[in-house]
Amino acid sequence: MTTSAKRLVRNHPDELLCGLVSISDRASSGVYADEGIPSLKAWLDGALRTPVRYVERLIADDAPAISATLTELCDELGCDLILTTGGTGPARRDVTPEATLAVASKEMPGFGEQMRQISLRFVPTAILSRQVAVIRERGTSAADGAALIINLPGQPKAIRETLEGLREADGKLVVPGIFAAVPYCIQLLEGPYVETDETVCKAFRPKTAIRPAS
Ligand SMILES: Nc1ncnc2c1ncn2[C@@H]1O[C@H](COP(=O)(O)OP(=O)(O)OP(=O)(O)O)[C@@H](O)[C@H]1O
Ligand SMILES: Nc1nc2c(c(=O)[nH]1)N[C@H]1C(S)=C(S)[C@@H](COP(=O)(O)O)O[C@H]1N2
Repeated sequence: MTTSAKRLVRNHPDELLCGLVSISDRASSGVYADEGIPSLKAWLDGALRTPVRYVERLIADDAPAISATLTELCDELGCDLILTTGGTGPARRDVTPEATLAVASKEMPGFGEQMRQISLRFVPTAILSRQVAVIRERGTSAADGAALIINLPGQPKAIRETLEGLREADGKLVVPGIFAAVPYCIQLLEGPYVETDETVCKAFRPKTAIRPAS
């Protein structure tokens, strides 16, 4: 596979290259200000203890544009993780899951299942979110790398809810958020070693996969 001229080069071996894609007809056309990308960044900045670089895209609910954006962020820029927000519901214009599956090498159904479990504790309409997660391989060999792509719902507050999970008033975690599984998934894809602030989100790894502190 030939490397794209746009390919990002890590400033540090542990730097996470993270695509953030807000999918909203109204935010992308200026009817309201986009809150999707600021919410994603605010949560990730508070949760990550290892370096991260963001690439941001604000686009309309248009399936070819969504697939093209995901392909660009994965194949051309080399993102390890791509989070989308919006367009997962049942409305006619909601096509994010279809556009994500169209670029998938492998489906990761556990993320969508867990997000709906979490979100049902917040809103009964969580059942209406068709969010999916997939892995997209950049090429045919492991050295080409891969991206984990996860759809989140469009409500800005749903971003923290699904990534972090549900807590009791005293802060005790009742339902773990999906981000707990993201660092190990990226590690299995031979991406960077991502570490989190355990008070925000404890990343789960089997003992054998934990890197000794240097
Ligand atoms: N990017 C965004 N910025 C701010 N608020 C948003 C954004 N996306 C969604 N919302 C809010 O969450 C609600 C549900 O999100 P959903 O993705 O279903 O949007 P929608 O109703 O299809 O409209 P649109 O795609 O034009 O944002 C929206 O009606 C809006 O109030
Ligand atoms: N955590 C959480 N999940 C949620 C919601 C929410 O407010 N919080 N809204 C639900 C609603 S009302 C819809 S229609 C679906 C799809 O939303 P989307 O089209 O904005 O992606 O997500 C659902 N999931």
